[in-house]
Amino acid sequence: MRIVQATLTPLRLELLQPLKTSRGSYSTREGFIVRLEDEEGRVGLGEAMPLPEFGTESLSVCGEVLGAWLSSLKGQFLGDTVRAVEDTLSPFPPTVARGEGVRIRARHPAPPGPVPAAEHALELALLDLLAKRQGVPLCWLLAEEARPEVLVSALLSEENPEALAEQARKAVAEGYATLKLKVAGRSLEEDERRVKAVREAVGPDVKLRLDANGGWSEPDAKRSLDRLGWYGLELVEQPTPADDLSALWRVQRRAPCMVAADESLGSPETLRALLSADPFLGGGPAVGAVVLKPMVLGGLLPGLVVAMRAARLGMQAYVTSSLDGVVARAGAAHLAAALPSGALASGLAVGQLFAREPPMHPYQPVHGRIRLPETPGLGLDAGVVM
Ligand SMILES: O=C(O)CCC(=O)c1ccccc1C(=O)O
Ligand SMILES: [Mg+2]
Repeated sequence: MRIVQATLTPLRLELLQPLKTSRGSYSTREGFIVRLEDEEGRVGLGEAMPLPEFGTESLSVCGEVLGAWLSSLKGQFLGDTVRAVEDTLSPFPPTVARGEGVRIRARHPAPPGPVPAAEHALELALLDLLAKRQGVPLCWLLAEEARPEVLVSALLSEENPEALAEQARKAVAEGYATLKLKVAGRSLEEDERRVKAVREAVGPDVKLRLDANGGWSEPDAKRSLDRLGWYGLELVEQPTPADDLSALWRVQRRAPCMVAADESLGSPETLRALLSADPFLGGGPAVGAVVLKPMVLGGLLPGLVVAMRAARLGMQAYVTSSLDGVVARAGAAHLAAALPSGALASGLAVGQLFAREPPMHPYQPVHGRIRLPETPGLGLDAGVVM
């Protein structure tokens, strides 16, 4: 394919109300849409929505790097293969001349640190374009046996127990079978009232997952999970701080539910340790599951690699957005469809948190699921998302 146009457009998403986590709250998200056009007028879309708290680059570094990459991509040819997409993003110098990718990174000075959001945006735009050229949904490039639809969890964003219970009832009425709520950053008594209100509102059959965003100390996590486990939990995301895998391992050993590592995947060192069956962690997997945020991991292909390696160690994996726009959530849904297992719901129902979510798009969950469009690529129209 030949890239005849490559443009970068700023994207700013306002939340209807701030989403509170134990590590601060989000009220706006800022990033970029990447738009690539080939010689036949086909368009590929990608999105960067940096999340520096999870180890991505800042918005300004992301914009500079993408601007430089896109200007050197313009006018270039690359092969019509996933390999060519990987080659184009490879940070390694082209020691073996394969001639498939463009190796844009080799043409620029290395950025000051990891730039996963920029990688994500360019990879997604190239994969979207490649899938369109091949006339297949994007997930088919990731896995031949990709599933046609993915389960999605609802994110309960309210603070007080009554409002949370109401939000939970509504989500279940809409068809969600998995609910997620943020905990920690407040007293255990308050969190217990919140969790109890949700469980009493929805009954015993709905799956309830918690997300502490690393906000508990190890003793806090043990005390909190002993208490909150009483209400029946599917899993808890990142109970303890990201960089202490041995604490996470100990918490998992005695927790009443599965522990999922999330922020721990944000640093290359911790991610490597998590995926290396470290004898320090007793040889076995540190936790039951890993959370795949494509924006943090640098794209869908790295996300798939992490999922495969996790599966080999006995860890499950599920995908969540990082409060991204429609384009990145669409890519995340395609990754979810290609994972080894689709048992754990993906955290992709965040559209209703935004003030100006496009009213109609195929990635709006229906009855707690996203059915992937059968149209080529992501199946998104640039006019709808910008
Ligand atoms: O899982 C979801 O439904 C939404 C994703 C989410 O909670 C999130 C959004 C932005 C930043 C961090 C997180 C997180 O999972 O910790
Ligand atoms: Mg999380």
